[in-house]
Amino acid sequence: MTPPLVRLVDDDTDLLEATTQSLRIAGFQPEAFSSGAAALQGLDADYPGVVLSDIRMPGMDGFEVFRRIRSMDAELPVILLTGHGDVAMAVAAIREGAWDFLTKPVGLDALTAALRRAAQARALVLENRALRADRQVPVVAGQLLGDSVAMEHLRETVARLAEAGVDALITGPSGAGKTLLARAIHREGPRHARAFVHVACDTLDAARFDLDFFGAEAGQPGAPRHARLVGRLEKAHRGTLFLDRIEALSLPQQARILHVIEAREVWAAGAAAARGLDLHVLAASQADLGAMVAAGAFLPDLYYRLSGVTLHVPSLKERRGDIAGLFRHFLLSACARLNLSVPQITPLVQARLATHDWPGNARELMQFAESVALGLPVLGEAMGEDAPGLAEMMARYEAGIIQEALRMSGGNVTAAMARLRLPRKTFYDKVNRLGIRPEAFRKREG
Ligand SMILES: Nc1ncnc2c1ncn2[C@@H]1O[C@H](COP(=O)(O)OP(=O)(O)OP(=O)(O)O)[C@@H](O)[C@H]1O
Repeated sequence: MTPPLVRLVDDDTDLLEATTQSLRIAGFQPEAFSSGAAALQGLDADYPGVVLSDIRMPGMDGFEVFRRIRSMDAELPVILLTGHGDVAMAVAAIREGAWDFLTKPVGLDALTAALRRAAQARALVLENRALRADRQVPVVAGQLLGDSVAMEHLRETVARLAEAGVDALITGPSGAGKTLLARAIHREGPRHARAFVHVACDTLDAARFDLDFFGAEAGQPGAPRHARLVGRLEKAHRGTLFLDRIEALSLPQQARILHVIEAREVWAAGAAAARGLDLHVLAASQADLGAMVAAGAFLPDLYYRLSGVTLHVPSLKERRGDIAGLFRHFLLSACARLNLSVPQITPLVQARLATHDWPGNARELMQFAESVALGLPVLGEAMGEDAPGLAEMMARYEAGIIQEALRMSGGNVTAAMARLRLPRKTFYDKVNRLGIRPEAFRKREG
């Protein structure tokens, strides 16, 4: 990915130089300007970056820089740097639409975190505009999106696991992204050019299990008369075998699979010699396999063989912070695929996003995004049978908005209060009542 552009504006040239260097090291492309007028030159509504400006400067101050940028492109993020005396001015700027403000001296972690969030938002705005202008722009496919701590951790693990080629078990509820995770592990590892064989264990035909997995020589029962029937294991040779919904295998089937995994050898039915198999085995389960082992429904040896490395994909309800971003991604993908222009997000859609628990997880969210793309009515959905009462809906909606503000400000309470235009006491009353912990939004930097 190209490093995000940051236009830096500060009349203190020493500070400007120091910040430029630090940002370059932190993976940004800084462009330094010692005055507002100079920074505005060449800046247009297509600028693929963000602006970081000091407030107090001779001539044009940061506030004015922000205003001029806003009149050119209200969606270009401007972050203001303030001294202690200028906080009131910065708060006023946020009310007028500035992206964020940071009080000097700013730690590098806080600065890069704020810039990264703003750059991501900017990229999304430009992607969205490009989609509207030219519906052919491809939307990133197959990527594990979401900036919750859980997703960040999973992305890091994918890279390590892909490299190591260790077998793993992926757990999590339906539609949470287990298959996507397995594909990502395959794609990022050395086997990416080989097959990824997806076996939906809940749809296997018990009677044809052996043929299906182990294949058959020509002329044998079940095999075509003149050709060998290639089993799935052989197809997965040197690639990845993904056993999806492994909890659906019967005990005898589990025993067969265990044997293959342990021996990494396959016996084509009737073949004289065993052939060595090179397989990376990944399995996914919605059920608690440990509990199934305890109940005698799952072979302990297979469980221990697979669960040495276990990755858990939490439900969307447990990572609500991912909902808005995933929804935007699904909406853009649906619009590109269906050749539709991107619709405005109505308050009703926002209410649904903020209040629904998404038991079908990412899959359900994707279907919802598709209906929004198609302009289907949302009201029925928002008021569906599972909808809570009005008071609860309002509380969840309120919580969703406060959480979004905290997420945008990286847990900076003052900035979140300014964005929401709430006095401190009201903000804290609400946060306490709704059980929100602002510190949970202060992300670790990596
Ligand atoms: N983090 C994510 N980023 C982008 N797309 C996602 C993400 N998580 C899930 N999806 C998409 O949501 C859909 C459902 O995900 P997936 O099929 O991986 O779920 P699953 O956990 O394997 O479900 P099941 O257990 O029902 O098979 C897929 O189209 C997938 O691409």
